Amino acid sequence: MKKINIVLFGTGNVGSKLINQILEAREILRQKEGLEINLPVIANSSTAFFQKENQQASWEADLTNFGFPYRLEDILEYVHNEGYENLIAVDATASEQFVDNYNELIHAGFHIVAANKVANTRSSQFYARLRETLLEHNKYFLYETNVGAGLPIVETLRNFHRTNERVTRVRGVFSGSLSYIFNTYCEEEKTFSEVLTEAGDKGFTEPDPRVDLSGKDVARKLLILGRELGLKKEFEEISIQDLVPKHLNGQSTLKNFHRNKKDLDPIFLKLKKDLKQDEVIRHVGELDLQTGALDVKLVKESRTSAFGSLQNADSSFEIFTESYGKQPLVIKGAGAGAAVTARGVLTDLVKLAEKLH
Ligand SMILES: NC(=O)c1ccc[n+]([C@@H]2O[C@H](COP(=O)([O-])OP(=O)(O)OC[C@H]3O[C@@H](n4cnc5c(N)ncnc54)[C@H](OP(=O)(O)O)[C@@H]3O)[C@@H](O)[C@H]2O)c1
Ligand SMILES: N[C@@H](CCO)C(=O)O
Repeated sequence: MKKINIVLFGTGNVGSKLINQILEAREILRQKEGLEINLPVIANSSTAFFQKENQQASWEADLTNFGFPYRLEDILEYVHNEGYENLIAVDATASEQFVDNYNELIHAGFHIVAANKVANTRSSQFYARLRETLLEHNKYFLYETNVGAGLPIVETLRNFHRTNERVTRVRGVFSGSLSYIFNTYCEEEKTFSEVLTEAGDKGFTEPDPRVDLSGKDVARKLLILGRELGLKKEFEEISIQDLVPKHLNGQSTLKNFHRNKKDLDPIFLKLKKDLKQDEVIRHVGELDLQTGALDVKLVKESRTSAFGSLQNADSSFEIFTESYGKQPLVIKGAGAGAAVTARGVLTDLVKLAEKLH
């Protein structure tokens, strides 16, 4: 039986679903894949819980009652002393800083699976250096959920690139959060701030919803796909329509944003009132591989168009390539949500395990 040992960083929406999916799938994975998934350490930003004999259904209470403040070194020392092999660090945080630990984790023998998009959207220099370090240490880095949550977008584009299929353009509703927000706002008689709160409660938005509204999350996804296709671009080169008014932006606290998010209501009400009867608002990203332009913006779409008819938190990606010609390959489905994202992370874990001895 092959065994992988996972240290999970982040026990929020995605991380907690992942733990439960691993516990539920454990027996099936043993029987069908000959794979034993061990999860000896789970950690949030302040607390870690070590469980030599695997996590139990009571993991949440265990983390609260028996977890303790930790430093990364404590975890590295523990897994080293226990002699765990096939170590995988899962980054289910949204942290800008946590990514600084990747280097140390790789040196300590970890492969990495990330839902967090930050590592792939820092400078080109960081991006290249991370890949060099992985190569030097013979370690893998999987991040399918960086784009489209559980949808197979990254792998599809990587396969095109590897096989010399020329991708000319990718256009889509990249954000599951903003899809839910605009699909709901255009259909229902609710204020924009009410819909935004609802999206957060359902686990669709980023922990700080301004990361979605500012266009940053979609811009990150465009950059990740562009780089996957060999495009040399920096985040600062992306053209982004920012939907957050200046007084509520990242310079002020998240608390201040939530306290004043009603200020968004008149802005979006005007946009809604300006629509023709058959129109809806959609948030789209576009990556033009011929010009190298990356663009994030709001558009008006006819209700019956491919993007206009999207529902819930669905994303839709149109991938134009040489062989597909004028009819793009379309990948569509839930683009956000803890369950689909955690399943995508679990899929990355199983794929990574296949590569290990
Ligand atoms: N939700 C989705 O639909 C979706 C889809 C695709 C990708 N993602 C990505 O998945 C990631 C997690 O999203 P989420 O919705 O699960 O966020 P979340 O509910 O806010 O959970 C984030 C978790 O990360 C922990 N954390 C923060 N900084 C940390 C650090 N330095 N070290 C260890 N743990 C840390 C937090 O701990 P505290 O509670 O102690 O702060 C919390 O447990 C994000 O990067 C997001 O972009 C999400
Ligand atoms: N905020 C993200 C969640 C998935 O990364 C989205 O809207 O797609």
